Amino acid sequence: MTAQIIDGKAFAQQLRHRIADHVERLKTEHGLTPGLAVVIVGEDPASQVYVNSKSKQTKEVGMNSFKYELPKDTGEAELLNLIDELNERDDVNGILVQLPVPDHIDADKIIKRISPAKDVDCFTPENVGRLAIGLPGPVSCTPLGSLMLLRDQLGKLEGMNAVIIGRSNLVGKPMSQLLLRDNCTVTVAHSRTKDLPGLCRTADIIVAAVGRPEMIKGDWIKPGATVIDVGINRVDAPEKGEGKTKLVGDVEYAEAAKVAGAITPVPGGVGPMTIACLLANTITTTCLANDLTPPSDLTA
Ligand SMILES: Nc1nc(=O)c2c([nH]1)NC[C@@H]1CN(c3ccc(C(=O)N[C@@H](CCC(=O)O)C(=O)O)cc3)C=[N+]21
Repeated sequence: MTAQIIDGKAFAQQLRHRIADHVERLKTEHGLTPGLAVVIVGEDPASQVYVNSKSKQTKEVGMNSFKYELPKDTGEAELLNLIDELNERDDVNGILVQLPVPDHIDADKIIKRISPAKDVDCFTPENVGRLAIGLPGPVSCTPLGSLMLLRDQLGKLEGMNAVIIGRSNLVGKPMSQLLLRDNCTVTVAHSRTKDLPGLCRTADIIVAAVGRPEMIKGDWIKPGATVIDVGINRVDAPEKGEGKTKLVGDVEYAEAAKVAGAITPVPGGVGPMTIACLLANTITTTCLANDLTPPSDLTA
């Protein structure tokens, strides 16, 4: 048996088409053009690549994109002022400050300053709480994208055993909330978990979000299970030539693909969904700010 490969790149493209339709409707029926502001501090090349692709996709779906590239020595107060300004602007419906920020800036303080109504990452305490109790609002992008792929693959998730590996605020915790809401039996594993391989073998759904290259081994996977690999790790690839690198996930892909029912590849799996869901959240916040019901196909 060999696993079905879950094509996150293709799914994300379809999702962006639906988002473009919603943007068009907001424009023609309500005179609204959603706008997303992306702020990056410093010149980390990987961050720049992500931010550029976010801006490009924002424009492609017909939204306004506002990009702020600030020098790495930008002061915390200056960044807070920019956020205040963006919070006030009617043409900005979403604000994303690319993480990580330089060490002299307190990321928690920055996140807290973003208006929850424009917090398209779902990082603010208000929105984390709303997600936990099931109120409408933006939903953490990577977990939302992962959930969409799981529902598309499996239909109803009810009653399934889901093991999430990793308990971060960005992925593991919000993912557990979403899978609980879909009536899975959820276990969140972490670095102190006993017998992780044995626990994984009980899982119908595995979500790997630890940030360690190929840590989850093929023989930890129950035959037929669905595997969502959130990890994006850049590693050396001497087989491609001296000094070359490649991206791998948190799952030992080649071995896992022999036993799993379905698996997301890296790249081309969850990553593209994360960006598409950022755009989905911008539609959601635009609707909520204008007393419109957010489209049900763009949220959890
Ligand atoms: N405020 C904030 N929100 C974020 O959502 C956020 C952030 N900061 N900081 C950095 C991380 C990382 N992240 C990724 C999104 C898409 C891909 C993605 O599309 N990856 C491609 C591969 C891209 C490549 O080749 O490098 C893929 O998996 O196919 C990767 C990583 C969002 N992040």
